[in-house]
Amino acid sequence: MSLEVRLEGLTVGYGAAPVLERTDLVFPAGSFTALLGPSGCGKSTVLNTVAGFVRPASGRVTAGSVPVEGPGPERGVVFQHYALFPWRTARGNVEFALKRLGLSRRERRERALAALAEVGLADGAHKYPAQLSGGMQQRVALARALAAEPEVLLMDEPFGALDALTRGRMQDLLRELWRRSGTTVVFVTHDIDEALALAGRVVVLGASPGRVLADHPVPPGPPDPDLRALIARHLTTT
Ligand SMILES: Nc1ncnc2c1ncn2[C@@H]1O[C@H](COP(=O)(O)OP(=O)(O)OP(=O)(O)O)[C@@H](O)[C@H]1O
Repeated sequence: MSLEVRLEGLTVGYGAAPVLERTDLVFPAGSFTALLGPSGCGKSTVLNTVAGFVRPASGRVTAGSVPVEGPGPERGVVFQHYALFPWRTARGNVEFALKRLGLSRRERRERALAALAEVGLADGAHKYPAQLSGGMQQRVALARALAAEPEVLLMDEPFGALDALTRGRMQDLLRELWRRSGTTVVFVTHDIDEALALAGRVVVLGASPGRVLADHPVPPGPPDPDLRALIARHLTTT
């Protein structure tokens, strides 16, 4: 299940100058989009506004034509820092995130175990975060987001803190999970190669104020060096 996400005339700021100004963007239901851009251009702001953590100054965000007015379980979020409770096991962390869904204790447990199995952590369900590697902790964070069966998955540099090998494995896992679930994914990254490996579309944002500079479909198959060079050029001219 998936929802279309639509940003219309979105202006967002934290102080005097807007970070995003009159930005329009549509993430079609079931699409996988990477957001690239220089540091500070507003990538996280786009994500946090869709998540409902940040209120726009003007314009609107809809998820499946329903206006976003705050966080909701149909929009899952995964950050770079996993933010797991150290005193709860992997299963406990996932179960806790399901509390607001009004499920029974048994349903929460079953869903948490199923989500942990989906990310390859069935054996680690009883472990505490301190007993898990960075990659495993990020799997728990992914399971926590997936267990609520979100229709939109918002990911803010989720693999940025992982070593190259673990990162590659997590990218493969995410692609596979996306293929199976068909969730709408918006993925913020600094890394062109990660964007091209994962997404079906790359949107480049420019800074001051943030706006869409380029919007490229990514053809399936091995990464296209010409497209890579073109996107790299957009990034250096921002
Ligand atoms: N909570 C906040 N309060 C004040 N200013 C903020 C807040 N969050 C972000 N900003 C500012 O808004 C601008 C955009 O930040 P944002 O985090 O969206 O950019 P980004 O493209 O995700 O950056 P990075 O790639 O470095 O993570 C920056 O100038 C940042 O300092």
